[in-house]
Amino acid sequence: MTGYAVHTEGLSLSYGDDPALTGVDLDLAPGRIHGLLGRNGAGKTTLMSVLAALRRGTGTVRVDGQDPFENEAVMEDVCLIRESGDTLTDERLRTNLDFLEDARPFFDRAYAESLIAAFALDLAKKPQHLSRGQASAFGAIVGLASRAPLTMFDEVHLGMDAPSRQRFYDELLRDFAEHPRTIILSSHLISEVEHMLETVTILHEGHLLLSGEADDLHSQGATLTGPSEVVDRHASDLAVVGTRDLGPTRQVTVFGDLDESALRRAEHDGLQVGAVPLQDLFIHLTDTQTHQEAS
Ligand SMILES: Nc1ncnc2c1ncn2[C@@H]1O[C@H](COP(=O)(O)OP(=O)(O)OP(=O)(O)O)[C@@H](O)[C@H]1O
Repeated sequence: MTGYAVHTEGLSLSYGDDPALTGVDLDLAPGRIHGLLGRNGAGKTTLMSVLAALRRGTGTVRVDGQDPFENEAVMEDVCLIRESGDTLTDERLRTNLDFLEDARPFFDRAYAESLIAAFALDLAKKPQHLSRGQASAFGAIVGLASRAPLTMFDEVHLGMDAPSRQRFYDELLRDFAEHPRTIILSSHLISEVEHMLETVTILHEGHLLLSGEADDLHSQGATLTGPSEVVDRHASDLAVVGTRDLGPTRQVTVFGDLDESALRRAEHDGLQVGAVPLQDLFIHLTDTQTHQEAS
């Protein structure tokens, strides 16, 4: 099992008169970990709800080549875990696992129970009686152990403390390596998740801003660090999107179609050329877009 491909074409969805998604054309390859990023209200949850057939938009939606809406065969293989955990809140965890064993073809109960022990949860408790972080952890466990060919985690880590989040990320990578499937991960904690993401999709105000390989996105930005006057000389022809000074040392963040030879010349003159964190690129891209719309 390598997971399901996702394809949308002209996908739009409005809540009343308010558009949440507008003409989204998206292709996500099977068997990879995709990051879905966007500011508050960008449309991430709405998009994942459509892929999970919880909502229906207009346009084309294909999961594994099929329309997921009212399609039971696809729906049992698509798992969306939201912050709420998406579990039976008034049934004990043990009963939740019974239900999942019936409902999810690839569910691994032994794995779920080992994770429940690792997260120190009590099988006899009901999700509604768990703390916020424990309920999130149980949602994450359900998402992992379901091993659904399309698994979506929508801010599932909210509420989990830092060690629990780290455990979730480690477990996701470990289990994904053994059981490849399509994962869509939506998170505002970009610096925590960026090492896991193979592709990045950014939604902005319901529109697709970009979607592509994480490495390609990274190569669009760089930092130059060194003595102020040398940095300024090299940055003068580049699009500078941020500047930090520490005494005589300056660091600028440049972004755009970077000229490789210009970066090599900067290195030759003793400047350090570094990678830009995905979070900085994300802030720059969504800021630029907002300013372009305003002007
Ligand atoms: N049930 C709803 N009824 C009306 N409007 C909604 C509903 N759910 C979402 N919206 C609106 O649709 C837009 C997209 O919301 P959505 O929840 O998909 O964004 P998001 O990217 O997941 O945001 P966040 O990062 O804040 O969770 C927002 O403007 C939101 O106000």
